[in-house]
Amino acid sequence: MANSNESASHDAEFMFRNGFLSEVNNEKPLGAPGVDQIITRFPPEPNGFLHLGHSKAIAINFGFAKHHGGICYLRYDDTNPAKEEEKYFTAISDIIQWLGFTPVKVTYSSDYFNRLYKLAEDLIRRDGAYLVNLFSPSESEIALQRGGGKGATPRFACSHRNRPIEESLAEFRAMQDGKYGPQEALLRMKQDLESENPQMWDLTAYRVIQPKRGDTSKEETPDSKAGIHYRTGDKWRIYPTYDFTHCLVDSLEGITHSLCTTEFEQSRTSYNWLCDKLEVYRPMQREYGRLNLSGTVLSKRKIMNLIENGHVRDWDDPRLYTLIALRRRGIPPGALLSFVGGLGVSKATTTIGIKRFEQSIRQHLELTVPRLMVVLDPIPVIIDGLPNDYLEMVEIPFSKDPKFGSRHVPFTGTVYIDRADFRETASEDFFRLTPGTSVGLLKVPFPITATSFEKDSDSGLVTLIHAKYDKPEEGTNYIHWISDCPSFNSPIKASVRIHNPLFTCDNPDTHPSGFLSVVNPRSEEVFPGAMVEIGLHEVRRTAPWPKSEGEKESEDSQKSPDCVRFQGMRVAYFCLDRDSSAGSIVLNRIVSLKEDSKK
Ligand SMILES: Nc1ncnc2c1ncn2[C@@H]1O[C@H](COP(=O)(O)OP(=O)(O)OP(=O)(O)O)[C@@H](O)[C@H]1O
Ligand SMILES: NC(=O)CC[C@H](N)C(=O)O
Repeated sequence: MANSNESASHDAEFMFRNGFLSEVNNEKPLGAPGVDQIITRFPPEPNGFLHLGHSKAIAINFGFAKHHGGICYLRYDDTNPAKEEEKYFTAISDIIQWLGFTPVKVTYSSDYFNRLYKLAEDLIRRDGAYLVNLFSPSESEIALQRGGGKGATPRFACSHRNRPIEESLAEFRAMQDGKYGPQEALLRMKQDLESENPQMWDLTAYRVIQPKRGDTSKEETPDSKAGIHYRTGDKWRIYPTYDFTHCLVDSLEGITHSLCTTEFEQSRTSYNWLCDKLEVYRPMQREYGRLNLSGTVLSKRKIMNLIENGHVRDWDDPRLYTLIALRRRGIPPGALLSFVGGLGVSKATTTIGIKRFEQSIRQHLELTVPRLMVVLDPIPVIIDGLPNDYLEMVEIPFSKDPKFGSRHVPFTGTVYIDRADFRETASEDFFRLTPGTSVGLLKVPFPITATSFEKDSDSGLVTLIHAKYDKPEEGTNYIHWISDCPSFNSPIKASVRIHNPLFTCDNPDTHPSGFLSVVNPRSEEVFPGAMVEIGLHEVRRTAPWPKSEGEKESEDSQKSPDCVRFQGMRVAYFCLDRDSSAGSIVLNRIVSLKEDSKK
């Protein structure tokens, strides 16, 4: 894995030319009959926000098609109105755009409800499905027919399996007409009970979601709301299942390669069975390994729990690994894609720790973002001996790379330095400012030497340092600083949010005491009185750094704050948070400068 990472991390196309995806292409390098290009789809269910794992599915589906000169659709797999909401449709589309992909077409499984209904009738006519009235065989009996818990008992056929085709047809129509309520009738596929594959044990094709016609007791219940589809309203009382819908919509759309994760491997048999039974075009389904992340939780239910318990603010809280959270945290879309690309694609599940993820982001940021001075916990230093109106403009490059350019910042007789850069007494292991020792201020011609300091008697904290402007010395260490210079509106005041891991262990998902018991109480530290140098204005004006594909799209409209990202020299990587307003800046720490060995 290590070797392939080396090559892959610098080459976004690596994963399409090698391994699993190149084999998939070798198997079927052409389009559907009469179609000369590859067509893929990314098919999320609009029932939640996408997470880091989904970026792999997005990169694979959009990237594979693009690599081979084909096209990719975004398809909302919206067959369960009870769980789907408009906000998810919008968020999914925005985040795909942010990642730099533009679907050639946006489609919905619900676009095909009419055709799916006709195909279901056709399937019944072909003796490939039968209607089950659940008054007699209850749902638990269906489970028994399928062999009980994990096939513990012998499987047996439902008593309705061989009912006359015309009867099933009439009952299926009655099902849509409202004769049955939820759990009162099902359309089941007539597959192969002898097969070893549970996905062939007469899967459900259609179920009732709306209350039965005339059932006034259910009219205002959550159940009745569940039957109202975001796009088709109350037109459908019955809804097709994933197993019935996915392969047929793939077929109707002429999808050539239906790429999904390995938990659908067994479903491939029913996918093929249904297309063949109906004699429709059969796309090729192939399965790759999921991308899982350790050290955090991705499940919707668990994230909801974290929000409800106040551990995080919302779905886009930068401590989470939803894609909207990673975006808000300032992770560049290009960094995310190169992380995913670097992992390669195979059938094996990839489980990555958050440290490795952060290391990959750090490497990307190091080469791509400008550097500014940020002081988290400022102490003023009065440089005695400089005139009150002393002002010198100091030129500081934005990066080691000269193409980033430079900016000028004011240097005056009062500067702010970070509390961590001063100690009251000198010691051998401390190379910054102490009384009697000198330290350089980045790019300022002469070092300063502390002469005295003042403390707050209650808190014991140093409140002011006096220093003298000294002669240059060999080998001086340099610290960052920000001048007090009201005529340049320096410093810029900021509130800085430092995000630490949300959990204190690597396995919150499986922790014996539950994931809520290992929430890190210090997952967010806030520095409300932080300061940023005025170079921030230029970084804001010229963002995004780097100019990445997805972010370019949104430039005409309002620039998204998260693309204003920079390295706070000697501190961490930061981006602007959307809680910032004209007069108040809020920054998020994207990642630290180095891996924190304490974690
Ligand atoms: N962790 C993951 N790694 C790679 N691909 C994933 C991952 N999770 C989901 N996908 C893929 O993304 C596509 C759309 O997913 P959808 O939103 O329907 O997934 P899901 O399985 O319900 O996700 P989850 O339950 O994790 O929120 C599917 O093809 C699915 O296989
Ligand atoms: N075949 C697939 O890609 C599965 C997509 C489907 N929306 C799901 O349940 O995850």
